[in-house]
Amino acid sequence: MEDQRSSSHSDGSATESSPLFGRSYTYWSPVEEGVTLSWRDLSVYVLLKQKGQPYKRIINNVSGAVRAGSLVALMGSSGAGKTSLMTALAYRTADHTVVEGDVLVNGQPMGDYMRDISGFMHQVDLFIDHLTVSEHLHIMARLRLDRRTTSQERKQRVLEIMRNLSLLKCRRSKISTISGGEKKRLSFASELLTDPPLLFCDEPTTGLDSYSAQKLIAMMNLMASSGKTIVCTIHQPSSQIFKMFSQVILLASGRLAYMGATSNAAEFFESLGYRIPANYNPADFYIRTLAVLPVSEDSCKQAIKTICDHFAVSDFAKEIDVIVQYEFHMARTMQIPTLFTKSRSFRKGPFCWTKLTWLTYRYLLEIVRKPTTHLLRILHKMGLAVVIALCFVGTINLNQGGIQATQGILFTLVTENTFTPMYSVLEMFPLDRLLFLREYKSGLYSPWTYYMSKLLAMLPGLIMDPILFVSVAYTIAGLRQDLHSFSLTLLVTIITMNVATACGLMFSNAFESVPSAFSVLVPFDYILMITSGIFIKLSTLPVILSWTKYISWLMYSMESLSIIQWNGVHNVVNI
Ligand SMILES: Nc1ncnc2c1ncn2[C@@H]1O[C@H](COP(=O)(O)OP(=O)(O)OP(=O)(O)O)[C@@H](O)[C@H]1O
Repeated sequence: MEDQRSSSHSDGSATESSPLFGRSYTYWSPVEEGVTLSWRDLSVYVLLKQKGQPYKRIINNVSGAVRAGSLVALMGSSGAGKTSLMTALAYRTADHTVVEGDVLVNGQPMGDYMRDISGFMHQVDLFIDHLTVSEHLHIMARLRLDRRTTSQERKQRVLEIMRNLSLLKCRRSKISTISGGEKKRLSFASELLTDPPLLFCDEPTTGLDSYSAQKLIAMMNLMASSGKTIVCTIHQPSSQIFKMFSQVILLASGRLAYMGATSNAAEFFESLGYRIPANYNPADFYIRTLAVLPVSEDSCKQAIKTICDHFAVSDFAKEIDVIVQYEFHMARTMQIPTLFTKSRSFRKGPFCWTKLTWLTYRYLLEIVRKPTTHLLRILHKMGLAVVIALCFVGTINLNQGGIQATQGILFTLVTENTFTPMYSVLEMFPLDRLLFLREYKSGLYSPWTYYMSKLLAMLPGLIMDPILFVSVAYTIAGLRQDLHSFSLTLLVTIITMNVATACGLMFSNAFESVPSAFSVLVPFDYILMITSGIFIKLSTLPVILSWTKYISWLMYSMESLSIIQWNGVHNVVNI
């Protein structure tokens, strides 16, 4: 008979498998063998900027384990610490949060590799609404899947996921038009693209009707039965949904009130005198029992303490403790460095230029899909150019008045291609911020790739806009009518607009909100205006401020445009 404790791998190395899980401990392979997550003495603190209380503990010394193939409900009343525990287990802790304690993935200390082997479905769905369901998934597949995946495999994977999650019928619909349930499934689908063995879902049923919620959890149940480990925080599941979870973790005030098989929870609570009334939803009962009611805060806290203390010494806790002890024991005795080296090689992310291309495509689609905005902007631009230029008709002459008029229209060409684009991109990053941070933290792309793709997607507009404005204003106002001067003027204004937009993006990135960006940008604009050369002779600037002209592109642009218009002119009539 074959020895259950040993097997051999394709590389010929002998492996030792766990008597508890039948899993290898010398070859770390969560993708092939599923994930057992174990944690010991885990505490989560949030850093507070308060004197006397620099931090607050929100998860209090919790230990536990979740086996491969489990669908786990993480429950508790609001503020119990569900999200904090789940993000800590998922290696996606929020800013200003510190995690203390150990978390193991199949006996391996948790690390950056978690991004490769796990998916995280957020409670709030964030998408680029102008994309269709199919476009979103195809782009996500390009950004997420292994670079060795062939185009055929990628298409097949997207199709299969859309079919499994019933998204085929809305695949050509824009995300802005699909239902809440479809959005949830789309969010889930995005996480499933890489087929991760470990999934975290933060309140996946929130906002869904009972039928859609049941359908989604049933789908998760099916996936868990095929070996995935799925952990969900969940609020008020119906009895039918609750039954589908194989395991439940009940949290109260950051402590463990129960952890174990869903079917055994009633027995534990009954042993403490909390019997579920007939026809009562067990999930509601547990959450109610563990809630701190404002009318009886002290007695609720005392009851919660009693439940948590009893659980800590219960047989249910010991059952979990055996798994935790075993995992940590194996982690200590196995050759971690070898395991770690092997774990590194299982995924190769897309090349950065692939990401740049597909992100640029995504933002281009977003820009192109706003046709009214574009049409309105073009009409506005042309209208403005006509009105401004009409003011200068007949004034561009070789006399003193003509000098003033020429410099005036040049200043208009430069400022219109500076301030409008600079302010119009100011809210771009604050609007994109949440989606960017989420995708960046999940390792989808770097800030550099994001910034470059945004710029590249905006580039056609950044060229077309000045061409439209300058062509109309230049011609009507009657500036130098030769192709060479006209082309050079176009070139200078295109460069001006690109520099101004890049500067606006810099301010947009540097500040969290538009008002705070404004507070710095407005004084900066005055420096730009003063150093344009139209209000003051630049050589007369005080020494302490004379350097400012060198950071002012208005100065460079005005100088260039003036040279283009005045080059070769030696005399003007003094009238
Ligand atoms: N950045 C923070 N600063 C201060 N307190 C925080 C911070 N983040 C979380 N908390 C507190 O920690 C506790 C646990 O928060 P957490 O979001 O994990 O709870 P939850 O069980 O997921 O709640 P809910 O079900 O309402 O989403 C709450 O009391 C919350 O107010």
